[in-house]
Amino acid sequence: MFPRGKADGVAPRQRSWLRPGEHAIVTGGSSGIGLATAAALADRGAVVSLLARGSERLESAAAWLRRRGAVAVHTAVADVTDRAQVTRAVEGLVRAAGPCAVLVTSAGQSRPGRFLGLPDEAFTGLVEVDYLGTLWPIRAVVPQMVARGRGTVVTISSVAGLIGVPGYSAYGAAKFAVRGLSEVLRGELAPHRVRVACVFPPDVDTPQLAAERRWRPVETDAVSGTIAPLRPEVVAARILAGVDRGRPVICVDRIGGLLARFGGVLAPLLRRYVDHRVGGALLGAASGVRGSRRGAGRWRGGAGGSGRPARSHRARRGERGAAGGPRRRTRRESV
Ligand SMILES: NC(=O)C1=CN([C@@H]2O[C@H](COP(=O)(O)OP(=O)(O)OC[C@H]3O[C@@H](n4cnc5c(N)ncnc54)[C@H](OP(=O)(O)O)[C@@H]3O)[C@@H](O)[C@H]2O)C=CC1
Ligand SMILES: CCCCCCCCCCCCCCCC(=O)[C@@H](N)CO
Repeated sequence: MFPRGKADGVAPRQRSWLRPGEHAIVTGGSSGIGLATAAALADRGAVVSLLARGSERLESAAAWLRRRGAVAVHTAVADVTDRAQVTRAVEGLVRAAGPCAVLVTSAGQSRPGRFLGLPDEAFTGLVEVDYLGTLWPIRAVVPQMVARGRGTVVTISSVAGLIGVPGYSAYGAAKFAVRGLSEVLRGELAPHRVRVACVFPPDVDTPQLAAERRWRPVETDAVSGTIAPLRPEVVAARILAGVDRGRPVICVDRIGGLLARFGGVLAPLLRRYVDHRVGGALLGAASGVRGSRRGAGRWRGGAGGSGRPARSHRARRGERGAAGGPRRRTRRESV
């Protein structure tokens, strides 16, 4: 999708996107991937600004960065869903620390759940925080970046923004939007020498991951459980390495890399994989309660152990929509 090489729109390899003393703003910088990325930027001599809602977490994050040797750390309290607040906060940070050379938009939230179990507010809320909460900070810094002919914007999508992961209808759609915005902006801003990169992490061991566990349906775990959660420091190091290489798409693990490059071609295979994992998970959950053997035949398919139900079974499942396993689960929905 984004082949390497200059001719394909990948910027030349360079480290100079961040010079010591330059100003990097990190939304969601008080925790998780944002804080780890702020630390990595500070290690390279950047003046870092953290932006988030909670002032206490912001201050303790800033204190931690200072203790580990950051040259200068600024903080701003703002809700990224509020355009006016974000603009004011960014203006204040720029007055204090200079023009923004690097923006990392890591503020975000997730709310997994089955589509029918999710409240409407999950959909509107995640578009606000994950999509608009990415857009507003970008809108606040890009005019100055374009005017200066210099700047780097790093957005955080997710592997759930590359492929449809069951359980992430609200979250995944917002993360797909982040990816779409990033791809359009890359092309538009490249002539102004403003670089845009979008990051696609799998599960990362952060407070957000811990918080979403209580909502995650079994089938989401079954699909994403393939990949062990990464540490935020690892993600941060790979983000910087990706920007060093001028990558517009930054994957932090092998599977993400595979999906970003060949997701389109692999789509039929992926759907089979997803159906297999979802089927297995729902069956597991059902047999735990009912010990259903009939279900086993239906979801596991016939001989061959391909994990794919035989054609007649698939046809029957198709007829009945998401019947069988899924329907039996409704009363025990976790959302
Ligand atoms: N952890 C994971 O498994 C993965 C995470 N991601 C994405 O990475 C990004 C960072 O996630 P992660 O580090 O795990 O999350 P954390 O929960 O660790 O940190 C989230 C940060 O965002 C801030 N934040 C949340 N809502 C708002 C808001 N409305 N306005 C301003 N700041 C806000 C939080 O501070 P406060 O609450 O005080 O505002 C906090 O600083 C998110 O976009 C997430 O979707 C992508 C793939 C995997
Ligand atoms: C042939 C190739 C095999 C394909 C395997 C597919 C594996 C898909 C993994 C999906 C992981 C989704 C993680 C979302 C993380 C996230 O954003 C949330 N944790 C945020 O809180």
